[in-house]
Amino acid sequence: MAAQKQLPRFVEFGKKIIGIGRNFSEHAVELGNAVPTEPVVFLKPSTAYITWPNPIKMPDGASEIHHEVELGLVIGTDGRNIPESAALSHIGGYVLALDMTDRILQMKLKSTGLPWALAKGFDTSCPVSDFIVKDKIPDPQEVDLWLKVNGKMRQEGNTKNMIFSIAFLVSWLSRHFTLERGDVILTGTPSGVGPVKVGDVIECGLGTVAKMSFPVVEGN
Ligand SMILES: O=C(O)/C=C/C(=O)CC(=O)C(=O)O
Ligand SMILES: [Mg+2]
Repeated sequence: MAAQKQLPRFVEFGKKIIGIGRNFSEHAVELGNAVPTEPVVFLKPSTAYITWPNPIKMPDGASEIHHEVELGLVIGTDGRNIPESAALSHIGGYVLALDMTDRILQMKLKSTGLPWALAKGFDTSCPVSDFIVKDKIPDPQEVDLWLKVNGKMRQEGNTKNMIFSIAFLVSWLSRHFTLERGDVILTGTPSGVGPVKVGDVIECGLGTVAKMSFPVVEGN
């Protein structure tokens, strides 16, 4: 466990933020997409990270940003071509994460077949909790996800309903690029995503293991 305990400052040396999209079928369908047969992958820059008490800043010109609550995997040990059987041993711990998304911009980009980077990567688009040691989540495939806006429940799901399992995702991603200690993999959001506006407060959690809260403010 000593190696995992060196990770709490991973945000400062965090490397890639790897997003998995459409990993819950009800969410894929709510946005009018087919259920994927292979993982859908995007990257966010590390400048997207924020931690409490910093606010989520509405990007300039954005008309609709959406909340997406997700389980984040923190890679503890570098790996390339990781077999599925060894995948969980490369996870050093977890974070509760928000994959904030400029949905209107994403829809525009999608309609012309362009990548989602600008819609997913704005500053403050990846609020994360404190690092969660691995022991606190004995089965990452059995974790409740929930999210409220201004006290009203918007998203409720469980990681058991993922289309692609966590072990599969770590293994599959590592066949495409090296996973490095400090990388965070956002594993996808359950249904119920929706817009937030300036003045709203987002509260979310991983069952009772982790909870966080972020206000939404004007950008700059
Ligand atoms: O395909 C879309 O319209 C949108 C997909 C996402 O934003 C995917 C995710 O980030 C997710 O499922 O968590
Ligand atoms: Mg997402």
